[in-house]
Amino acid sequence: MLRSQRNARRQIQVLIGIWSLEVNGEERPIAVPGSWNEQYQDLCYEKGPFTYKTTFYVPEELSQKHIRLYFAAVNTDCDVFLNGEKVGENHIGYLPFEVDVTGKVKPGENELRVVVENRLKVGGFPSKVPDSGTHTVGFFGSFPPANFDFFPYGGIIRPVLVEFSNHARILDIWVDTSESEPEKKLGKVKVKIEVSEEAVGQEMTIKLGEAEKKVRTSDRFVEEEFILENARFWYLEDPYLYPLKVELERDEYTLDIGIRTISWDEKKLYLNGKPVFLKGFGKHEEFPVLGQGTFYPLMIKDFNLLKWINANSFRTSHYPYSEEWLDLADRLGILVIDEAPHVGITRYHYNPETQKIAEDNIRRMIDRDKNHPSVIMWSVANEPESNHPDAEGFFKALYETAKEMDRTRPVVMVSMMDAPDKRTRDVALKYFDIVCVNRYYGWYIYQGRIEEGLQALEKDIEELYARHRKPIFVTEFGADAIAGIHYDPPQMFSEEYQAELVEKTIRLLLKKDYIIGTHVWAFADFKTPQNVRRPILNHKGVFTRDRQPKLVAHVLRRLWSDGD
Ligand SMILES: O=C(O)[C@H]1O[C@@H](Oc2ccc([N+](=O)[O-])cc2)[C@H](O)[C@@H](O)[C@@H]1O
Repeated sequence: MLRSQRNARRQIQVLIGIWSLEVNGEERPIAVPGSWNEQYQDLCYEKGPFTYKTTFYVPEELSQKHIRLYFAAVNTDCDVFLNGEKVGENHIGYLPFEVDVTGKVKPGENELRVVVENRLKVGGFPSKVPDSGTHTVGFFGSFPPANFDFFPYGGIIRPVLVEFSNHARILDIWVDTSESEPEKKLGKVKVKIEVSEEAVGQEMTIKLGEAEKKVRTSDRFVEEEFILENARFWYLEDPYLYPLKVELERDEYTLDIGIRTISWDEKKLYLNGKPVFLKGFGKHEEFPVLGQGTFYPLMIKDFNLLKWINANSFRTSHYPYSEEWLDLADRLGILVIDEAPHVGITRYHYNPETQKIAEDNIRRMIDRDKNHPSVIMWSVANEPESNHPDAEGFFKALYETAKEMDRTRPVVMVSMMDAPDKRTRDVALKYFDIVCVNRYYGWYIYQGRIEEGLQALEKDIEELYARHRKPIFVTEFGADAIAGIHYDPPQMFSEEYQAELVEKTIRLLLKKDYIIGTHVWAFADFKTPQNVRRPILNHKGVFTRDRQPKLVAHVLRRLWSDGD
């Protein structure tokens, strides 16, 4: 599926603004995109179902077009009604879905209603803490009982679009540059295009930069390859994008693509054949009042801060972010580890039905993000209960699902397991291309003892490498610091403690030649469910929730300025 695009052949209406929300039979205004939890205090902990309502207007000449509704994301379960008729439903947050409403849209006024429910589910998504507890002990007893460490926001969190195109149209585009040869500046760009039945037999033009190919479609798929001598590759220092434009007789679609290769061996990750070390963060897409609503100024600010601090990457923990994050990463030269909305997976997920849902989520994430040069890795889950015997088959299947979709990028699972204590032995990590682990030495264990924590970390990491013989990516480590709290000698929760722990951990890990990256948890403070560990926010941010630097931000900026 291609996302809706405004161009010379396609029109879109963007249904953002003030909708109405029906709560217990009463209507109130509600902003879309956004989460209801922060717009109304009395809805902070409500799960719905609530009915969102808006109207849109369609001129006569557009009403006969191919028309689809594109929901960039709704959290979480929803039913979609157009003029009173149910036209679609969706059951996972953070991923787009389309509803084909061709022939169902009236000239003039149309009413769109979306019934949204955001219920935590044991063994489902979003994951609820099981009554018997969970592998992530920290979440037991939290309110709301989310089996993860961020606030479970509900609502239409991303834009809703109505797209009008011709019936003979482009349905999907796949771009593969993995066989390019960067050292020879030889770009090999394979392009596969899917068109609708109505477009079969039409002439198609494919333009890549200055190059152009004309073909006649003989079935629904077209495959072509562009060979570019002296190609300008997509590098972090020069994230060059080529416009790829596909034209049919009465449809067109443009993608900005980057020519680059990703590879890996036993010790390193390579971008265009050169080793790359990942410096950056796990983060969240959330903000005061907005909840998890798409908010463009925040994206610009965050990219500006990533550049300021000399980071080169981030992980979309713990769900795919709004698509514009990836557009910006492509354009600005920031690498992205794209994570499925699979956080808080427990033994209650390990059954065929849930596995099928998870596989589908992974397919949908890869389908959405496959053409972004910035995306260099797929993460199938964060901190699942992967020391449980049933995790093995479940995650092996998720790995294979991702690989069937995309052989060009490494596929990983982020584990909190496989530490020296045998009870944490991970049964699934062995299937993945790169060993990704979250480690909190000097925080949850060895509290207040940075040096002892570092020794334990070193032993842990050496054992991990000896067992797996694969590159290791430390995807999380860090400490809470409440902005403005200072203490000498450094105490937990002071800015000094966070700065010292983060700096010493990075310096230690830099000495191991099989470590491919260190991502600090987290980019900025963020809101969590209520529990004794969290004074309203998780305070592990390097920046405050409103994006001001803590002491550690200045330390990282210097540490990361060496260009490696
Ligand atoms: O805790 C954190 O700050 C972060 O760490 C990770 O979750 C943990 C929770 C509890 C424990 N523990 O009790 O040992 C270890 C890890 C998560 O990936 C992340 O979402 C969370 O915000």
